[in-house]
Amino acid sequence: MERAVYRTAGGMPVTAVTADEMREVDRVATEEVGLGLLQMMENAGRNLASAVRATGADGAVVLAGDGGNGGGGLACARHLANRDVAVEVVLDRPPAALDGAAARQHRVVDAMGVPVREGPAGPPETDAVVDAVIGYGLSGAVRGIARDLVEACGGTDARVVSLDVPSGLDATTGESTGPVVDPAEVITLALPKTGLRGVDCPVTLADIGIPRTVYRRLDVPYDPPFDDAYLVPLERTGE
Ligand SMILES: NC(=O)C1=CN([C@@H]2O[C@H](COP(=O)(O)OP(=O)(O)OC[C@H]3O[C@@H](n4cnc5c(N)ncnc54)[C@H](O)[C@@H]3O)[C@@H](O)[C@H]2O)[C@@H](O)CC1
Ligand SMILES: [K+]
Repeated sequence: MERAVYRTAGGMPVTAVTADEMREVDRVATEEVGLGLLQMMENAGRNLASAVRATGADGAVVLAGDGGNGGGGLACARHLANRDVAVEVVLDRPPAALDGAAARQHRVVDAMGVPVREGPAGPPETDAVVDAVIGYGLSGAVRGIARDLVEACGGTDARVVSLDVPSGLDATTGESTGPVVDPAEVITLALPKTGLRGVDCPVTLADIGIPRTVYRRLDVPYDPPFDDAYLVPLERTGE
């Protein structure tokens, strides 16, 4: 199977992976190689914040869920606030209901005084919206307050930047059975997801520090595409 559907500006092919393959990459990285989830999430949040700042935004609203995607969004909120971007976080649940890494990230932004509230939100009035509601962990049509957050992205004039995949999009198939975010840019982590194939906006690859041995162990073709950068724009190859 010809797997690469992307290449870098320098012409290097970049393999696209399904949600299950990316889950395996995460599992091997953490369980076999010893990379911490919070380490990867820190890189995700930092690089996402860097992409948001590159748009010149003075203000940002981060829409976040409770999984790894939301945790990356909350880490991004911290990096933005550290650089005096006016940040607000809107969650798909009460802050006290967050769990795991997302709860850990929330504790820090809360201590910093970053405003955090539960949605639903109207269309955010700000410069940039970070869509970190759901990533490759989507199951079925987006429900509940997460659905309100996804729909709010459709009514805003702000530049919407999605983390990993647009929330509501199946990361493997690119299909959606409910509302889906239509972003201005996707910052996808480690490798592009096969479901991004039909997404009609620029896709940028962010380095989260996964070493080559992880891909080798899984037989995923991989040449490190980052060189001196942590964010690399991808071009579609047209298969
Ligand atoms: N190594 C990596 O690849 C890393 C991945 N990270 C991020 O973590 C994501 C994967 O994390 P998870 O596996 O926790 O999954 P996600 O964060 O993608 O999704 C899980 C969350 O979505 C909610 N959800 C799922 N389907 C829903 C629906 N239909 N309606 C409403 N809510 C729904 C779940 O309740 C849960 O809160 C990736 O997409 C990526 O963005 C980062 O945290 C950094 C590390
Ligand atoms: K997302």
